[in-house]
Amino acid sequence: MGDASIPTIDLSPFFKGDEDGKKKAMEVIIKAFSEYGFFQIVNHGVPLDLMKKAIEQSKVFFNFSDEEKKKSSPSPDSPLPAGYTRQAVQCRDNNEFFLAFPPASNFNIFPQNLPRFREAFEELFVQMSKLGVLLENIVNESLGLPTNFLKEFNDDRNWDFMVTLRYFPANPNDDNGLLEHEDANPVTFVIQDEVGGLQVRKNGEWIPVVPAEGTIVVNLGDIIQVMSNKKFKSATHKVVSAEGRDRYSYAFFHNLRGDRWIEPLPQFTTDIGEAPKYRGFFFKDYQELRVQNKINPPSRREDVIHITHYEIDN
Ligand SMILES: O=C(O)CCC(=O)C(=O)O
Ligand SMILES: [Fe+2]
Repeated sequence: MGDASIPTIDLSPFFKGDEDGKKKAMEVIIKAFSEYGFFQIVNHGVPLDLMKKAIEQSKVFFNFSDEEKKKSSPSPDSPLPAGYTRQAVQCRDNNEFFLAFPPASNFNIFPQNLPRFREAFEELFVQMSKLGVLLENIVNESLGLPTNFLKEFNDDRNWDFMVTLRYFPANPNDDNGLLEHEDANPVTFVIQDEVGGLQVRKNGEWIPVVPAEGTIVVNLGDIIQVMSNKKFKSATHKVVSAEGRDRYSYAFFHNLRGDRWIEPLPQFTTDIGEAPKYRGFFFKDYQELRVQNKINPPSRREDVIHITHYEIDN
């Protein structure tokens, strides 16, 4: 497979304190972060049984009637639509999803009659949240930032959220499950079922992320690309729907408080004599623009807001 696949990283050295193993893993991680922002992890500490149970429960939930699912519709004052959403007709993405913030959040709306779905979702959330802190620390170290710099900058876990999605089968005219995009938040994890369909752009080509039981996909988002002044890349990815089959997945977004000011760090600009490639912005303003993209998709693809909105032409 060589270049036509994304690397799989064994995280066990990070749990065992195996310095030599860590060093080797870091070399692969830094290369992946610098080139396209994507890889898979194994031995990550999230139990396989839990991953399987969460996918099973997601199937149970999405196979409920529309009427039943709509009982978990989001409240209008939720910052992101916590609960069940079917993509708007004008949106080209062929999926439905259920979103929740951390288990204690008042915004969460779980279905009343499905305690096992909630249980699996919340257990997985806790595990993914721990993994988010570990991966952020790995990003911190890979960028050569002072110890705990990102952890202190991003110290509020209440903004993290997780989504479970069902992608409908492709139809004869359209196999788009989720249009190509970059995530805004610092780090994302994806657990996909055996159907596959997730693809990442690497050197201008779409590379399928082949499902392998127990692996978790990791990708970087725009925040890290901006703060590192493009040293690390926000991964461009999409989901292609399968023929004749539904696809189920979970995506966990290790996120950031909305009131954080984002700009290229001095370590990657003034300290090394490089011009900043982005102007600064509040994270919440960028998130709001992205939500508007989803609710009222611009008719022209080029009008969709990406991180390029904040780019400085040097
Ligand atoms: O479902 C997947 O595999 C990916 C989901 C994703 O990229 C997203 O929700 O941002
Ligand atoms: Fe994504």
